[in-house]
Amino acid sequence: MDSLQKNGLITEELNVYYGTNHAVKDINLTFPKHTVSALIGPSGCGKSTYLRSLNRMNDLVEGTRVTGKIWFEGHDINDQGEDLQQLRRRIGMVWQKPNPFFKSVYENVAFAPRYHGMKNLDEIVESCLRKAALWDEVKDRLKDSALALSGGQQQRLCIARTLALGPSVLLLDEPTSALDPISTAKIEELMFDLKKDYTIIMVTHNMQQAARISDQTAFFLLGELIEVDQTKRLFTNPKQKKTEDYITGRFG
Ligand SMILES: Nc1ncnc2c1ncn2[C@@H]1O[C@H](COP(=O)(O)OP(=O)(O)OP(=O)(O)O)[C@@H](O)[C@H]1O
Repeated sequence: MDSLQKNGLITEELNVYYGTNHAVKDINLTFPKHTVSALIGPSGCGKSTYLRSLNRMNDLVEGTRVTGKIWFEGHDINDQGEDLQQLRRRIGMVWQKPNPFFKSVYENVAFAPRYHGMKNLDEIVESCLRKAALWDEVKDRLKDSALALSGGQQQRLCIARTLALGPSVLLLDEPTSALDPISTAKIEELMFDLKKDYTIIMVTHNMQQAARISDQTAFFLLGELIEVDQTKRLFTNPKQKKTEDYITGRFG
C-alpha cells in the first residue's frame, strides 16, 4: 500500500488485445508522482495503446480486451465498477493534434467544469490558463474563437482544458509532433512546471525530447517493455542491446 500512496500510477501485467492482435504484452511499470515519464519505441510498438489503457480509453474501441491491473489512488481502475467519467477527470488525456472545441477560448476551459456544476468559472479559467502558460497571450482574447489561436497556443489551450477537470495524472500522446520548434519548446518548458503538481506520462517519437524533459524513459518494442530506467541512464548506459540499437539509430 505504501508504494501505491507514493506512486501516481502502477500497471501490473497489463495486456491489450485488438481481436487476435496482442498489442501490449505484460507491461509492469510504475509512474512516480510528480515525474515525467517518456514512452519511446518504433511505430506500431504499442505505446499509444498502452497510454490509452491508462484511463480506459481503449474501452471505446470495439473488439478490445484488456487484462492486468492498473493501480491508481489505492484501487485497480480495471475493476468493472470503475466510474469512467470520474476516472477520466482524474487521468486526463491530451492528443497529438490540438483539438479545441469550436468555441471561444474561455468556453474551451469553462465547458466541462460548468457541465460538472462547478462554480467560480472565471477563477478556474484564469488559473488553468496560467498553469498552461497561456494566460498572458490570451487574457485579452477570451471571447475569440479558439480556432484563431496558433497551433501551439491551441495545444496549450487543450492542456488548460484538461487541467480544468482537476486531474492528478496527464497522459500526452505525442503532444508536440504537430508543432513548430518554438511551440514545442514552450510545451516542453510547461512540462517542467506541471510536474510539480501532476504525474505526466508522454508518448514521444522524439528521443531528444524524451532526453530533455523526462525523468524516466520506457522503451517499447513489438508490444513488449524492453527496458525502463532513469532517462539519463537509459540514454547513456542502456542495459539491453535492443535499447542501445534503437537509441543509436540502428533501427526504428
Ligand atoms: N484502434 C485499433 N484497432 C485495431 N488495432 C489497433 C488499433 N490501434 C492500434 N492498433 C494496433 O495495435 C498495435 C500497436 O499500435 P499503437 O498505435 O499502439 O503503436 P504506437 O507504438 O503508438 O505506434 P505509433 O508510434 O505509430 O503511433 C499495432 O499493431 C496497431 O496496428
